[in-house]
Amino acid sequence: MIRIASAPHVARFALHGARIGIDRVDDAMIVLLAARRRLVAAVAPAKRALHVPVRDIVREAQVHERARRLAGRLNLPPASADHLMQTLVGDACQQQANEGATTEPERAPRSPLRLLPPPRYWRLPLSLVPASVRDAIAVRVLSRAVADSLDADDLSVVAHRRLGIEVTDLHLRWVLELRDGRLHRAGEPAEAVVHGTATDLLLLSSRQEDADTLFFQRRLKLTGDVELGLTVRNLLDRLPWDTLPLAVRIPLNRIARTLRDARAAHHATGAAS
Ligand SMILES: O=C(O)C(=O)C[C@]1(C(=O)O)C=C[C@@H](O)C=C1
Repeated sequence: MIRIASAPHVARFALHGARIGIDRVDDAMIVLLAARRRLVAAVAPAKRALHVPVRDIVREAQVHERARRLAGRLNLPPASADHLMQTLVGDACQQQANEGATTEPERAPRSPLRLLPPPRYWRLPLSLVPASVRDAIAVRVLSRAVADSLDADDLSVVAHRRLGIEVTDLHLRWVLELRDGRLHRAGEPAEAVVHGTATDLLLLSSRQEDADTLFFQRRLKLTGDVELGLTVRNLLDRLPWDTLPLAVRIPLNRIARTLRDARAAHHATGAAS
């Protein structure tokens, strides 16, 4: 009788005690998160100086692997360790994106690049170029980049699928289809569309930003068939930049970098591009 009567009492006591302990552990985790964020704050400027993208997939794989190994030694479910690390790495990426946004304008006001018109001002001159010429050039350049960089096996997954590219600030949109290992202009509608500004698409093509980061920061968006979109995203990430000829790589790199710096300068002067 006594035991039954006292059980809820004991359970309440145990629950209360455990919750005090959980609160302490949670406090410690927040303190550790603050420490992790301070280290991430040191990583961001180093990466900017080295011109390497925010996201480093290889490093992330190592971070997950270490966490999984430690979880295994402590008899924790590997999925729980994975979830925790995903949250922490996601937070670190967001932090670096925010820091980039707040520190860039501080450096930018003195840049003469603010005088360079943002891409949206090129809309008018571009609209004067006949659409057939614009399209032929775009398809040729993209086809060359894709064919030079990816092999037939890689490309077979998107063969005969209609993929759209929309350059949002230039109001340009192409729908492309891969046939016989080459891109061709396809009739609308696209099954999946990648949307981004001229600057972000060029940063992606010149590998100064990786697809993952751009999608994560919502600077690139995918609409339409999700599965096809994810396949395209994976292909974009695997585009081996070093197989492109130097004659393409160097100017592409310079243009993308100039546009990125000009955008930072425009943001600093309040004229976003
Ligand atoms: O090590 C880095 O480069 C970081 O930016 C930190 C971190 C992480 O949170 O561990 C975040 C993003 C990168 O993709 C890789 C790792």
